[in-house]
Amino acid sequence: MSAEQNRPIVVSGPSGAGKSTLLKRLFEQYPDKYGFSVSHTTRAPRSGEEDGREYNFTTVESFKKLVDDDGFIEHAKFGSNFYGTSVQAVKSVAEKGRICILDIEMEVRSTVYSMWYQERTTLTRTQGVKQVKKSDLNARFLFLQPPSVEVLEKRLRGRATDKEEAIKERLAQAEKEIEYSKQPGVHDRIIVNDDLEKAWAEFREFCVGT
Ligand SMILES: Nc1ncnc2c1ncn2[C@@H]1O[C@H](COP(=O)(O)OP(=O)(O)OP(=O)(O)O)[C@@H](O)[C@H]1O
Repeated sequence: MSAEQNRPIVVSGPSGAGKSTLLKRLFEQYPDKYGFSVSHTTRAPRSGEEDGREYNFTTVESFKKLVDDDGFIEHAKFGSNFYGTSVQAVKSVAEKGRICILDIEMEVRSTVYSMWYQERTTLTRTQGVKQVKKSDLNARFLFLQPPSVEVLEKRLRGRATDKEEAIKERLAQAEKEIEYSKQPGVHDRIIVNDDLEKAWAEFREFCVGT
């Protein structure tokens, strides 16, 4: 398959919408068909990590240059290190014969910096989708929507991975994201994740095409 046929798929949606759940199934059922891009980082490699495998390890100077050259789809700073997804890294996945899945979602990693990250998250997420659209990646866009903010809240609580403050932030963020998704032309498909099996059937159909 040529790179043109392996069009990347951008999966976005609020935290708790079910992206990981559906992507896990996709990767389990089609282990050789999909892939994630290798991110850039300015942090030092840890023992056993290989450049180009876990991360593309880079210097702050090169990282900043790539930012200036519009080479990143999204990037952020966590602690003192920069991280980013480059357009080239996404292309490399297609060149290796796989469809790159872009989960354009940033984890809120710290409650201490939550306000900052929340702002950062909003910025990078919106920019992320726009950056992909602006690039020559020819991606397809899928938005995973929770049935309602109330159901989302129940699921986030049921998942029991987030602190109260983080849940509140995620819900506020979710409302903004759902609003943004309503703009015409932003997404090729919106899937409401109400019944998981129904959502999976639609998700699979969008990704695999059958
Ligand atoms: N259709 C569904 N019905 C009920 N529960 C669901 C459904 N889909 C997902 N869940 C549950 O909702 C929770 C959130 O799902 P998941 O972790 O996949 O969301 P996410 O979008 O990947 O979130 P994040 O962006 O924070 O990683 C999980 O506990 C998951 O098992």
